[in-house]
Amino acid sequence: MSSNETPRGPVDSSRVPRYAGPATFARLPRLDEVGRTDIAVVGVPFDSGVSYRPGARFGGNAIREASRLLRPYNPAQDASPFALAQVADGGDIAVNPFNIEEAVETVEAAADDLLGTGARLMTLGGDHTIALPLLRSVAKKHGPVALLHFDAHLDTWDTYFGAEYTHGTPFRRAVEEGILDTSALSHVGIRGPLYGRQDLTDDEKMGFGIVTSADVYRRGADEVADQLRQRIGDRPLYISIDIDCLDPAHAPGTGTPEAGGLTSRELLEILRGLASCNLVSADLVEVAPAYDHAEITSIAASHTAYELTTIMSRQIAAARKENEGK
Ligand SMILES: N=C(N)NCCCC(=O)O
Ligand SMILES: [Zn+2]
Ligand SMILES: [Zn+2]
Repeated sequence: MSSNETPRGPVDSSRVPRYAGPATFARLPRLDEVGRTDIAVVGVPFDSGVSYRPGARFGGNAIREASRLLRPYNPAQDASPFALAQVADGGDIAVNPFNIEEAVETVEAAADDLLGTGARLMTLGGDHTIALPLLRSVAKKHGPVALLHFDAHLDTWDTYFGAEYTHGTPFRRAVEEGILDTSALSHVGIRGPLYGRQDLTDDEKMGFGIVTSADVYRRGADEVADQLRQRIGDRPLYISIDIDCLDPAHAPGTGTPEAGGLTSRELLEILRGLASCNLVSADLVEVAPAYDHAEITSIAASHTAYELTTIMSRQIAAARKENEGK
């Protein structure tokens, strides 16, 4: 979008009832309807990397359905994200469900194409395996990025059944590949049983800091966000959100649920506290609608993606304004 073009926003829900028509994220136009976009919301229907319950391949479409109720103004960030920048639904990346290596390559190539147009990505999973190719692509563009990872799980394990590319291993691979800025790596929401104490030692050696779910409860969202912001500074930031960072009461529809998690309010508030960070792209993974009830999980996910796209669109608008002033 050039500076004098008005973004094409969502379908007007006062004219077309929100439950009518095919679902795109937040009822936004499809990418092929707008030509190019500042932020592409893209689905990755892939869940062949899971260690327990399958079903996250259906996550993206469940989030799109639940996002019909999102409205154009975000009071928590005092912004109308879809007016500040063009946001469009880029549809799904078609990946091979029978070949994880090939799927990982396909996601990386599709992300390269989208990032190459100048767009930022808001990816809807899919299982957590897809974070690796997305990070590879982002690092090609920005160099090693800061990573903020919301999850019950570390996802820095080595292999499962000898497989290197799984939903429990993306961030170890990313550190090995040198695509993360190891001075700014954080997990938030960690809890639950591990295989052994060594999991934590390995994770720390890779450079990760941990904010447990109990830390968030004790210290509060604002203090946690302040600490994270300081660690991230002005580095290019990638946020990866596994919906199982939330308590199963807030997100039952997921494949490896763990008790004692964040509330959706805590997650949204931490994200809002990071609005000044340089968020270059994000993913939201592990929504498995077959285990959901009354769209609890996909509604939480749709609001989470809304906060993330709001952060990105505010930054795009601010950068555009600064350029115009030059
Ligand atoms: N990324 C998610 N959701 N889970 C990883 C859990 C891996 C395990 O079963 O040990
Ligand atoms: Zn997880
Ligand atoms: Zn995960």
